[in-house]
Amino acid sequence: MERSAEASRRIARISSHLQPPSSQMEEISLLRRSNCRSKGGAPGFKVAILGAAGGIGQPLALLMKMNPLVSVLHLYDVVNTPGVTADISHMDTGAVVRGFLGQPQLESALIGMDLVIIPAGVPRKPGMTRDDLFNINAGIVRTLCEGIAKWCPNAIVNVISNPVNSTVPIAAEVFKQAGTYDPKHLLGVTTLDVVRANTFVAEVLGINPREVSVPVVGGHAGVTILPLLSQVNPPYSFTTEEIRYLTDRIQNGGTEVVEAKAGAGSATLSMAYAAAKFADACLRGLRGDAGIVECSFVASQVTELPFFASKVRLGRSGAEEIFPLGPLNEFERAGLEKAKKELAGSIQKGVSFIRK
Ligand SMILES: NC(=O)C1=CN([C@@H]2O[C@H](COP(=O)(O)OP(=O)(O)OC[C@H]3O[C@@H](n4cnc5c(N)ncnc54)[C@H](O)[C@@H]3O)[C@@H](O)[C@H]2O)C=CC1
Ligand SMILES: O=C([O-])CC(=O)C(=O)O
Repeated sequence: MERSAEASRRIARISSHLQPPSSQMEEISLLRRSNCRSKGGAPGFKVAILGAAGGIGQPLALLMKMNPLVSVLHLYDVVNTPGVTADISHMDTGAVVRGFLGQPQLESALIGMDLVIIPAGVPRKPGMTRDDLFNINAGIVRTLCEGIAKWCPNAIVNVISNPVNSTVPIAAEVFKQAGTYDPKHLLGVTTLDVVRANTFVAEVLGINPREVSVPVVGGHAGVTILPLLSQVNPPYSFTTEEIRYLTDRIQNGGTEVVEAKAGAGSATLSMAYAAAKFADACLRGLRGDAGIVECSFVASQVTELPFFASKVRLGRSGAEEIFPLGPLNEFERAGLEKAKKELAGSIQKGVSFIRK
């Protein structure tokens, strides 16, 4: 008890930077830092990762520290951020890294952020669906979004925590209640589905995955993950057998990893890669780069559902344009009907969680 109170005081004193291992070290490092000539404040964007000490959070922090568009990187979690922050902060790239531990430091973690990425929450174990995570992760996402609404209401928000099909509607409802909702700022991260689709399609075709782009629409769970193989760029044709194999593998890519990890969690490394890719696209959009298009689960009028993943053009104000689905073949039209049925329930579950 005594020790944890002292630890909290120490963390509070140095909340603007990382936590050294002992109080003596702290004095020395603060003294040394006070002599540093660094002014900080290089041009670039301020990015916070909430859940930064987790399986996704740590490699994502590493990748964001390597991103030249990032000037300040805030790492927030309810455990272990001092160590992760100390570690990442030694990388000789431009971003200044600061760690924040626990709810009392959420405000400092969020103030001034341009982009907030949320991988906080529990992952699946074998035999579970993403929806089985709802009971724990819904509350986590709600609390973090309440903080975003208060302390960085204009930030772009990337939601990774599952079930994405429900956590994005939860975030939207929290922002609506706070009066800060801007649908263009709220993006569910479905990039891993696209990354997997590119990889598996390239494997079947015997080409480099970097040379193919597969749109994946719908949502981020089972049948709601709908790859549009008829719209692969550049165009390729597939046999019926290939289409069935690829659709099944893309829809169950997450489960493939969960089973291979056998109780040790779900995709973390490929997810961090995908999240970093998506965050980079958001930052390039914020910078004003033209023609940035990614798939994302957003508020949408592409179907009759209030949220849907499809191709989105990212710009200075976030998701600036949402593209229609384009022509679908019969197999994809049938898949779309299945996806919409499941998505409707997951969206409603998220909305009801906040409105109840
Ligand atoms: N959107 C997508 O494509 C994917 C989503 N996910 C989801 O991402 C989430 C995280 O996965 P992992 O990193 O593997 O889990 P993990 O358990 O390794 O890490 C989660 C981190 O969240 C932290 N956390 C818990 N409550 C928190 C709170 N209230 N505030 C801040 N941090 C909190 C934990 O302390 C932990 O460090 C899971 O829900 C998982 O299902 C995973 C892979 C792909
Ligand atoms: O499958 C899971 O639970 C994690 C996830 O969302 C994915 O890997 O696509």
